[in-house]
Amino acid sequence: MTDAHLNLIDGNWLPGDHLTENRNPSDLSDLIGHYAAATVEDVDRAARAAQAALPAWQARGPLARADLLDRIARRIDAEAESIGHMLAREEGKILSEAIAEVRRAAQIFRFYGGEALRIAGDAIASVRPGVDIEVTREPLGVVGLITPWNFPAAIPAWKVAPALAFGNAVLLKPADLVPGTAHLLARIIHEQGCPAGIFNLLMGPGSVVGRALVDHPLVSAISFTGSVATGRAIARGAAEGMKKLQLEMGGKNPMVVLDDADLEIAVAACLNGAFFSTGQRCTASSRLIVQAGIHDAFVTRLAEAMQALRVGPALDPSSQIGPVVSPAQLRGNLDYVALAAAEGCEVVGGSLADGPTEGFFQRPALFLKARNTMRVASEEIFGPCAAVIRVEDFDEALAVANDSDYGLSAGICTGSLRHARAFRHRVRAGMVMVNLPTAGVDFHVPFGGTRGSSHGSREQGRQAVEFYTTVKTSYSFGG
Ligand SMILES: NC(=O)C1=CN([C@@H]2O[C@H](COP(=O)(O)OP(=O)(O)OC[C@H]3O[C@@H](n4cnc5c(N)ncnc54)[C@H](OP(=O)(O)O)[C@@H]3O)[C@@H](O)[C@H]2O)C=CC1
Ligand SMILES: O=C(O)CCC(=O)C(=O)O
Repeated sequence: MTDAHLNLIDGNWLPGDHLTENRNPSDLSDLIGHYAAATVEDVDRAARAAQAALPAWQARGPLARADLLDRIARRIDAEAESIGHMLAREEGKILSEAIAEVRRAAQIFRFYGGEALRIAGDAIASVRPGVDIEVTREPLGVVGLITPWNFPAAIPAWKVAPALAFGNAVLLKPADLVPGTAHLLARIIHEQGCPAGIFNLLMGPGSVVGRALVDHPLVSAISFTGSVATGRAIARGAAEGMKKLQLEMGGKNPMVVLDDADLEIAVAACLNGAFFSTGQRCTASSRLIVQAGIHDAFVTRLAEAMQALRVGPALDPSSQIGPVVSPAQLRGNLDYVALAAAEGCEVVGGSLADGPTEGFFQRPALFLKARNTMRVASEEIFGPCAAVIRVEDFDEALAVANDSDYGLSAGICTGSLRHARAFRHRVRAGMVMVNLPTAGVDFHVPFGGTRGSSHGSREQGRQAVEFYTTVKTSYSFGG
């Protein structure tokens, strides 16, 4: 097959055992390419190559790693339009968002290039005379990175960049729905001089390739983003192998709108947070918790703005909402729309939308008159759907916001400093937004949540060093 895109193992492009088709969810007649699925033996070959390459890589020191990450960042920036085109084509994110995501990936590599030079330790006085103590950070070794389909550039970047910055070797398994963007990033990382074996791309199904990463004895840590069910399965496997583990999973993120909110700001924040990127963000505002006094005006304005959103192909510059990523995800979304009506909600939108091409187009949906106990208000849908829950006051809003199995992002729209402050302190979430959408985070600060949303130490920002290094305590006696 002439257009086969291969796995990168020990610096060589290798074919795996079969090819999978990558198709455009905006236009099913558009075959993007064929991508090689790695085998369990490929994972083993990559893990051994990674382990063998580590000593030379670590001996090169932080400046070489910083320079490499900086070159990668510059190349990603230079190719942002074409990589963004691939991302929009395979994932369905509209082109402007896709290019912005690729630029964010470049910023992440640049940021961790700087962090490579800032790895710090501690010198601590010993309780014993004549003894010195140093606490230093060391790489983990070979790390397995398993990424989802909804951020095909940014999430691989925010795992790969700190892993390399802090001296590890990487086995990256991207989601099977979006191998194209990962393949372009892998080519850049390889061409910019990452040593053979230090960065390996292993495409293919999670049930085979992802699982083999988790099971491999040379892999010392796993960082995963995806569903709770897969996260739990990985946690069991990682515990068996005593691996360090970081899981970023779902959300059912509350956005509270109080009576004293600026209506324009609240509608804009909820429109963005709930529906942009087709709602396929773990930080999406999927529960809109609205105080009684502003409820009707807010719902009217938000429904108008939602219905005016143009749903269409990701590469059409007039589209504001791209397609759903896959038929399985679309079926799930439509089932939740039907469930919302069955649970007693008044449903606005949510039906299939016509497009100029055959794709997975769905109108965004509001589930009005929802209660927090309904399944549509408590289960992650991961589509362009938001439940609206009416509450009487701030205390009820906070209680509803906190009544969830998840705790990733939480927002409040209010003009009251007192309520904003109380919410920031009392909401149970890893990220809090005041008068901002719950989704759309900065690239240089920690990302993650509490309860069912996250497990292990934080991703992104300076805190990523916690996961990608281990601590060594050295005692020395000078006599
Ligand atoms: N928190 C988030 O950001 C995300 C949450 N989700 C949630 O998950 C739902 C389903 O999406 P889906 O893509 O199936 O998510 P998964 O959790 O199945 O996939 C995430 C990643 O894990 C891999 N994987 C799957 N099974 C295993 C396994 N047994 N061992 C190791 N790795 C594995 C996948 O590979 P492969 O692609 O080959 O299956 C993919 O790379 C969505 O509807 C949404 O609710 C989805 C994506 C992101
Ligand atoms: O909201 C964002 O910017 C990031 C969201 C995210 O990482 C996710 O949905 O997986």
